[in-house]
Formats: sequence, C-alpha cells, structure tokens
Amino acid sequence: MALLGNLTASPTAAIIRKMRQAQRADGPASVLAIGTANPANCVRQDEYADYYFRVTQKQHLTKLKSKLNRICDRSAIKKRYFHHTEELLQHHPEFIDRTLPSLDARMDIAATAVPDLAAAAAGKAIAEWGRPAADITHLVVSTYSGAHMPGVDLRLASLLGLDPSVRRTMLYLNGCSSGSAALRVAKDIAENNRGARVLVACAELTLILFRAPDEAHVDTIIMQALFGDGAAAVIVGAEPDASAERPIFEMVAASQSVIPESTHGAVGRLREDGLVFNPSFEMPALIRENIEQCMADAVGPLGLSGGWNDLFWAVHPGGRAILDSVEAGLRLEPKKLTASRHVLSEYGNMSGPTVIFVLDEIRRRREHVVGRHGLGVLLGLGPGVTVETMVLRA
Ligand SMILES: CC(=O)CC(=O)SCCNC(=O)CCNC(=O)[C@H](O)C(C)(C)COP(=O)(O)OP(=O)(O)OC[C@H]1O[C@@H](n2cnc3c(N)ncnc32)[C@H](O)[C@@H]1OP(=O)(O)O
Repeated sequence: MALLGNLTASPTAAIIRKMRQAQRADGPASVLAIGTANPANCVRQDEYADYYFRVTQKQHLTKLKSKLNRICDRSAIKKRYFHHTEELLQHHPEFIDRTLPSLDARMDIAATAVPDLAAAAAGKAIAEWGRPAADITHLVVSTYSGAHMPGVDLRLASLLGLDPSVRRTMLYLNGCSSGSAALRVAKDIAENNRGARVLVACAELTLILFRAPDEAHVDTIIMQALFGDGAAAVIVGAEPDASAERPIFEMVAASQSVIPESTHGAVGRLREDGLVFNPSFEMPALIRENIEQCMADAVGPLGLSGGWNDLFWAVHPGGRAILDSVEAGLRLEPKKLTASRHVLSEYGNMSGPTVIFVLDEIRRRREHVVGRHGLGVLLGLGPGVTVETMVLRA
C-alpha cells in the first residue's frame, strides 16, 4: 500500500497519467458511416411455406405446413434473403436430414460466404465514410455463422485491404444482440484510443440453422419463418475530422442488462446438425413485463426515464410479437417503431446485423423520426435474455 502511495505521488505516475490522457479521445464516439448487404436469393414470405416444404421434401406434413402458412401470414414479414438456394440444398441432403451430421459442411460454406457478405456491407460503409480502408485501425466482427481460426475477421481484413496492423476482435455466438454488443465494443475502443477508426461488421447466414420441419420440434418452423441472411457494417470514431467525416449519430452511453430469471428465454446450442436455437413462448411476455425497468436502469442516469415517446427508437425486430411487446411495455406511439417494422418486413430477423439496418433506416427517415432533442435508443435483444442499450444523439 505504502509502495503504491509512493508510486502514485512519483513523477512516473504523473507521466503515466499524462500518457493515458493523451491516449484517450476527447468526447464521445460517433457513427461515421453505415453499409448493409444481403445475398441475392430472395424468397417472398407468402410463398415461403410452399418453398420450404418442397425443398425439404416434407409436403406430406400438411398440418405443419398450414401452421407455417398461418405464422408467415401473421409475421409482418414480406420477404427475406438467403445465401442458400434450392440448388445448394439439393447438393447437401445432410442440411435437411436431422440424423446426418452437417456441421462440417455448414462451416465450410460459412468460411468464405460470411466474410464475402460482410465485405459487401463494409465496402459500402467505407465508400460512404470517404477515407481509405487502410485508415481503419480496429476491426470488430460478430457472427454466429462460423467458428474458424483464424476467423472471419482476418479474411475480411484481407478482402478489404486493411492494414496488417489493424487490431481485430471477434465476437462469436452472441445471438441477436451481437450487433449492439459490437457497437458498444467499438465505442469503448474509439473513446480510449485517440484517432482510432473502428470498423464493425456483423454477418449472418441462416444456413447454420436451416433444417427440415419436424412434428416433434415445432419451434423449428418458428425459426424458419422469421430468420433471414444479411450483413451490416459501421465505421465508428471519436473527434471526427470536420473536413472529411460526417457524423450520423453520437454514441452517448452504452449499457447491458439481463432480464431476471429469463435464461430459458432464448437458448442456442451448436450441435452436429448445426445451430439449434429455441426461442421460448414466453419471450414476448418477458420483454413486455421487464423492458420499462431495463430502460429506466439504462437511461435513468441521463435523466431520460419515462418520456419514452420523446426519443427515437432503433429496436431489434426479433419478431412481430417482440416489437409489439416493446411497444406495449413502453407505451410507445405506433409510429415510434416504424423503422424496426420496416426492416422486419423487408428482411426478416437477420439476428445481429438487423439493428444496424434499423439505424440505417432511421437516418434515412431522419426528419420524420428524430424528435426535438435528437435523442434516441438503440435496443438489442439477445440470449440471456440480454438487453443491450445505447443512447444515441442524431
Ligand atoms: C431475444 C433474442 O435472442 C433475439 C431474437 O430475436 S430470438 C427470436 C425472437 N423472436 C421470437 O421469439 C418470435 C416471437 N413471436 C412472434 O413474433 C409471433 O409469435 C410469430 C410471428 C412467430 C407468430 O405470430 P402469431 O401467429 O400472431 O402468434 P401466435 O398465435 O402466438 O403463434 C402462432 C403459432 O406458433 C406457435 N408459437 C409461437 N411462438 C412459439 C415458440 N417460441 N415456440 C414454438 N411455437 C411457437 C404458437 O403456439 C401458435 O401455434 P398454434 O397455431 O398451433 O396455436
């Protein structure tokens, strides 16, 4: 203790303190550019049940097919995009037959398809940012569609021509809150490393969880009805260069919490037959009953509690019932979730990247969405049930 006391008072401590101050940026990080991408194969939701039961050769399960038709009809989704095509599935019977191991084949496809899709989104973000890719200092990548070493991050860095010194961080299997988690990590990096420019890239392919319908596992059709493929990228940095960079959202504060006693709410396991994800029936109710307390805890210290309709909202559209629950739990006017509902309708639930698509949609609708104070909340929901909150200023 005495030694520490001496060190604190020593000239060395003063030098270290000064060095640390110089390392940190002044002011919060901002979103400087956004890019998104989807694979080419588009399937309309009103045709999905026909398509899915045909490609899985389960046309005889007529009751289950009618149920999927009903769910699709009430899903508030119009269309979704997939990397996998009918042709690809024909070449891989193991993706359809649950008794066959298929993890190796799924991983082999993901090894190149995930970084390719991430690169398509990142390329758009870098073009909008306007600076050379080599100016990116840090890379944060999230996915549930792969488990490789080296990972998606290294292949993505090479595809984009990033500098070999770029500092990479991989987030695997963070589920639907991974986009928000990656943005939180990027904010911390940007604010603690003066001059840092962080590229966040999130990419997901539902091929990892594609499987045939089964009467013994009814929740399979819930996943098949809601999830789609997509990638989103964001450039994050503090102290924007006014001559070259145009900040879109200031990242004011970020936090994470877990809904009490909700570990059964959204459970995933990577198995020999791919990722098995089970969203519980109770998830919409868990969110409806707990979301206001989670928001009060997250934004209370900023004096923003209660006036939920004064903020703009970028909420992860996990499903129609999830958005209905957030709307009811916070007593939001219906227009507050227009951007989230639009993204759900156009793309389905793409897991981590989805909330970044919503952010992109909000900046497009800016005049209609952003209120007087310009303040809003990015809300990620994931397994845990985890609630990731980021307060933004447009
Ligand atoms: C938290 C995270 O990790 C992040 C995520 O994003 S994970 C995914 C989160 N999303 C969800 O959990 C989906 C939430 N649910 C929904 O959006 C809606 O229920 C839906 C669009 C799937 C269907 O809408 P709906 O038809 O109006 O709902 P509802 O009447 O309740 O359900 C339709 C049928 O699906 C079944 N069903 C609903 N949720 C189910 C579930 N989690 N598991 C199994 N079956 C389910 C119902 O039992 C019902 O079956 P019957 O027709 O035989 O009665």
